[in-house]
Amino acid sequence: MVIGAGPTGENVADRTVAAGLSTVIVERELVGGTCSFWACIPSKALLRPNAALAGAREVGGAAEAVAGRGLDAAAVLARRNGFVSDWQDAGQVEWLDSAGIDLVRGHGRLTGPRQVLVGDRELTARHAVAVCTGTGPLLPSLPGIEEVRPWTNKEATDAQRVPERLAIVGGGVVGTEMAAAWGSLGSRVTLLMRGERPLPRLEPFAGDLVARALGAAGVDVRPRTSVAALRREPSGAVTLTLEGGEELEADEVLFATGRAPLTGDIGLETVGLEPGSWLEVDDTLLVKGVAGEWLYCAGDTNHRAMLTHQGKYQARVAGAAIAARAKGEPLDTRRWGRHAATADAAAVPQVVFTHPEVGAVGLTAAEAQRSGRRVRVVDVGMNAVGGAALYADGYEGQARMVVDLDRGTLLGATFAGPGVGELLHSATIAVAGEVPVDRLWHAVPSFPTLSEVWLRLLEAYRG
Ligand SMILES: Cc1cc2nc3c(=O)[nH]c(=O)nc-3n(C[C@H](O)[C@H](O)[C@H](O)COP(=O)(O)OP(=O)(O)OC[C@H]3O[C@@H](n4cnc5c(N)ncnc54)[C@H](O)[C@@H]3O)c2cc1C
Ligand SMILES: NC(=O)c1ccc[n+]([C@@H]2O[C@H](COP(=O)([O-])OP(=O)(O)OC[C@H]3O[C@@H](n4cnc5c(N)ncnc54)[C@H](O)[C@@H]3O)[C@@H](O)[C@H]2O)c1
Repeated sequence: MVIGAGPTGENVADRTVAAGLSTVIVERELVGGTCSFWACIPSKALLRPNAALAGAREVGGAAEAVAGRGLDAAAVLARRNGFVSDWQDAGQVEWLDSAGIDLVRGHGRLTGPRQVLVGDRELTARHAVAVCTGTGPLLPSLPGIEEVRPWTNKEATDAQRVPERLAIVGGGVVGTEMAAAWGSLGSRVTLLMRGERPLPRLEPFAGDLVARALGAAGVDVRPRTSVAALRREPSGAVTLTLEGGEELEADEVLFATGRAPLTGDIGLETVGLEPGSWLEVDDTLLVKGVAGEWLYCAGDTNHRAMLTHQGKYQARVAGAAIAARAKGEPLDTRRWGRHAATADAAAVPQVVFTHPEVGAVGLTAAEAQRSGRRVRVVDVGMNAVGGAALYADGYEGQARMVVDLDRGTLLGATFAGPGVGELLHSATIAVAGEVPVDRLWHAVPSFPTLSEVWLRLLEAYRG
């Protein structure tokens, strides 16, 4: 039994059904989850048109053809509406049917071991329950925040109108991507962040490059800025009082200040767990502290790596583990084994879909150094790559690899620049495959692609 039909829950169900177990999925809102309707898909649909247009502006010949033209905001919003099927989940329900997964609509709540209550239906799982309930927005407790009814990821991805002025609080991935998206659609965006730069979890050069590009595109990027209070004016505008006293007026304010697990009302107390907590799991995705090997948690709710592809990876591992335990088969829980989500700790990839993009996998230089390993950090400018000049006039970007000197393998890599998102998987393979740097020399990138940045990195490493 799976609670929550986001991408993670859908994939747990898909794997257990494929293994021959009967599976029920419980969903209280839309099948497809936050990702499909109020996160990844609509946000990427809002961002892609700008990347396409900005890409054309950077190539002589194409630039002249689009000179002086901006995006057609109404068309972008309409295309976004199409990607979310106007917030209808019939297509996803059809997929559940075709896969042989039973759907129960409603709010699922544990009532004891293997017991889930949905409305007045008490369901009993034969083998396992997987909690895949995802997260909701985490808002700071600031004076006036409720009264202003701020945008969260929901409004930032489903709004049908472009606000004239949009203030965004939080310089993480949501805040940064939404600044790029709504700025490109015509909002005057102010991006407020407490730290030095956006994207603080990534390599500093990535956040700096994106901040410069946002600034050049007209976004007012304000580092080291915190909000102290908010109020909604009779005119409908929102006034933000910043720490230090300055006031900032906007038509809407988006809080992109992180996520909280949706575990407050799922009956965790009935199985000895703390309501509202992130669920700690082992590498087979079994929840720690619950006896009997029946409660699993995959996706955002276990806080291992809050990304759709990583939730789906965990789902594949959890589904295989559930099926193996149900059949009494042995599990392969060794590092990189079939029943161990090893990549969660070693090789989590992420693409930030701003223009320029950022692609990162594994450890940053700072994280690797903090881990106590002997590492070498290698940096090259993307402009050292012939293909970059062909890709965009005046191409700006940077790449970094972090090498484990004792093992001779990569711990992490980061690329920042237009079009680098599709380059990331090569690095993910190198990190997850623990490919020796000496062997990477024999993985020859095609000329003249952006991937030739690998050659420049390896040359810089060998000297
Ligand atoms: C604006 C934004 C953009 C993002 N962009 C990307 C991106 O480009 N790439 C990426 O990899 N990640 C992205 N993410 C992160 C991504 O959305 C999450 O990692 C992903 O949604 C997690 O999937 P999930 O299945 O664990 O949870 P969710 O997608 O949140 O799904 C959980 C489901 O459980 C349901 N549910 C909750 N409680 C119950 C209950 N008690 N009973 C029944 N059903 C319940 C919910 O209604 C929901 O449908 C983005 C996040 C945001 C906010
Ligand atoms: N392209 C992608 O892969 C993508 C896109 C969007 C979101 N996501 C994922 O979704 C998750 C949520 O993203 P997010 O950006 O909401 O969370 P986040 O935790 O990445 O960023 C939140 C930011 O808000 C800041 N913050 C917190 N409280 C604040 C306050 N009171 N005032 C000002 N700043 C404050 C934090 O310091 C942090 O930098 C992340 O795990 C992210 O990786 C992924």
